[in-house]
Amino acid sequence: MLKEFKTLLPMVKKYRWWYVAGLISLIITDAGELLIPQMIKQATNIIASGSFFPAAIATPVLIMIALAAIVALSRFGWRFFLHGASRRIERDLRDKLFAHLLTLSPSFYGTMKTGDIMARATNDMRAIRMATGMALVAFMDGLFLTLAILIILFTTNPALAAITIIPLPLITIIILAFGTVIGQRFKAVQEGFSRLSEHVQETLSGIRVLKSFVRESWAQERFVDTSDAYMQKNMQLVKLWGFFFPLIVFISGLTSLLLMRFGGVAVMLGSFTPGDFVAFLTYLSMLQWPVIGMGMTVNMIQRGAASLGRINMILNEKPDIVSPPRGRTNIDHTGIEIKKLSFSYPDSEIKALDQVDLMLEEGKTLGILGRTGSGKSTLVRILPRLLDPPSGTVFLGGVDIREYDLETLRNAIALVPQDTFLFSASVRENISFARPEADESEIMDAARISTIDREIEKFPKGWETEVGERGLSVSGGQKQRIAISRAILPNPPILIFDDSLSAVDTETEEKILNAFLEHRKGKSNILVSHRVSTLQWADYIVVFDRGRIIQQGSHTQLLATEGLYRNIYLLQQEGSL
Ligand SMILES: Nc1ncnc2c1ncn2[C@@H]1O[C@H](COP(=O)(O)OP(=O)(O)OP(=O)(O)O)[C@@H](O)[C@H]1O
Repeated sequence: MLKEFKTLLPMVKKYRWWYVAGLISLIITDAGELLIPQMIKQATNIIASGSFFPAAIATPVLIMIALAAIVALSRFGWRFFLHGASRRIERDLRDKLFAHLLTLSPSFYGTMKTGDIMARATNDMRAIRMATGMALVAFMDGLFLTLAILIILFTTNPALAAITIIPLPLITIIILAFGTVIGQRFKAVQEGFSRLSEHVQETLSGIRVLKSFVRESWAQERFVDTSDAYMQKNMQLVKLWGFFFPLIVFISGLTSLLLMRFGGVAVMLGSFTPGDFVAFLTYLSMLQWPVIGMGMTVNMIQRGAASLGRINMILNEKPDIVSPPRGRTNIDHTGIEIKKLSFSYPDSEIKALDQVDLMLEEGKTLGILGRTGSGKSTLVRILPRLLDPPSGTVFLGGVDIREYDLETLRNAIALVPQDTFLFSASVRENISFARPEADESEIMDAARISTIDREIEKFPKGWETEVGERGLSVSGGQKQRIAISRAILPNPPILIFDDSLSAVDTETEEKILNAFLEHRKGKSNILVSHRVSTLQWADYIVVFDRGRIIQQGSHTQLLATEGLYRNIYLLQQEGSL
């Protein structure tokens, strides 16, 4: 369990002085609290002596007030420093997690749900904060106060101390027995919360589909089930903790009972002063908190370990696509060559690509046509290594793409994916995303090429209009054209459109492609499409079927040959009549 905390060691080290200051303040608080019963003892003895007058107890009372003031100050101190340290550790861990998430390959996001990641980044972080802050307070309090009180009790009256603390070992046994189960139940609670987050995230992402199929009641039922399961898991924890906590209070209360019986007799016999009795009772009741605190420490450490385990699972995840050590940072030319490339997705027996051979000379435009599921997207995702090809199959500038520094490779290849995504930012920021330093005219040019400039000017706040999740709902075609502008702006050596004009009418498509190819003169492009109208502009076209290239040639050559390209062309011609 404790090995999970290894992740936090560097952070704890970083904030060690916060901990030192916090622990010193905590010890001052505890010491002040320990002295107060001594003053109560003096006051009680004065009162019990029978010669009571207010001035006689002025000294212990004034000292008590001073001690209370010191305790209040030092209590502020430990709260400030220890909570400060745990909040900082939480922030650092969250930053580390986020930075790590950015390094992970797309395949990781294919297996782990966004809602689950969100839950780990928020809810689990809270449990870790408790383990690095309050747990330490409870533990130190427990250790210091218990030891100090035991020493005071034994020096005051060893026999009575030995009798009254009899129930305490029982508490240790209970804490140890419950600790692990609490950890397990807490892990189940956190997992339940992950399910809940996944559910909300997925429902909100698919809200339009849900509404169009009028399936709100289905979503609600599923949510109620998940929410109920989460509540049940919480209740299992509540029941256990609810039983554990009062049991400890009850057992530690037995110490006072034993004092009443044996201490009471000692007072009657005169071997124990009333002041000693009251102080003893106060110390015994003070002992309750550290003992409970120890129990809480176990609980918080168990919860923290369970949550850290869930965070460590992500932190231990290695990106499966990484830059080679000392990867090449210069690309001699941007010709692409693919040799006998076969590719299957993990856990899939289907060959998404099967023995593909292909050439794209620098400065040319390649068109790719194929039925759905024929491997087009797989091929274009392989080029910037969003998927990893086997070595010796894909070359850029005569060098295996796996030998390039990943940043160099990805800077050279811009991909406009099928499912376009806009960030919650202004249109201007979205377009200049890859080159935030781009000037006004470059942004305008990029938007003009994809024919979106005039439409942007008509948006409520023009170029400053916010789009993306929280912003203006733009049409599918507008979204695609903003995404195209974003890829055009840095003018990379190779630009790939993966069916990026599918939501645009053929007339607009023609305008965009004319301006685009004019702008891209001397650079390489790949146009993936289901539409022959898009591909006719390419210098060379390949036709995919079930992962293989079944036809290739220029638009005119392919039209003159019997085959899929011509068939699709004829069908699309008919469709447009
Ligand atoms: N992440 C994935 N995991 C497993 N199999 C996948 C994954 N993505 C695609 N495939 C499979 O790989 C094959 C090729 O898919 P790909 O997306 O490359 O086709 P495509 O030609 O781009 O299709 P479309 O025109 O519909 O976009 C298909 O059989 C598909 O089911």
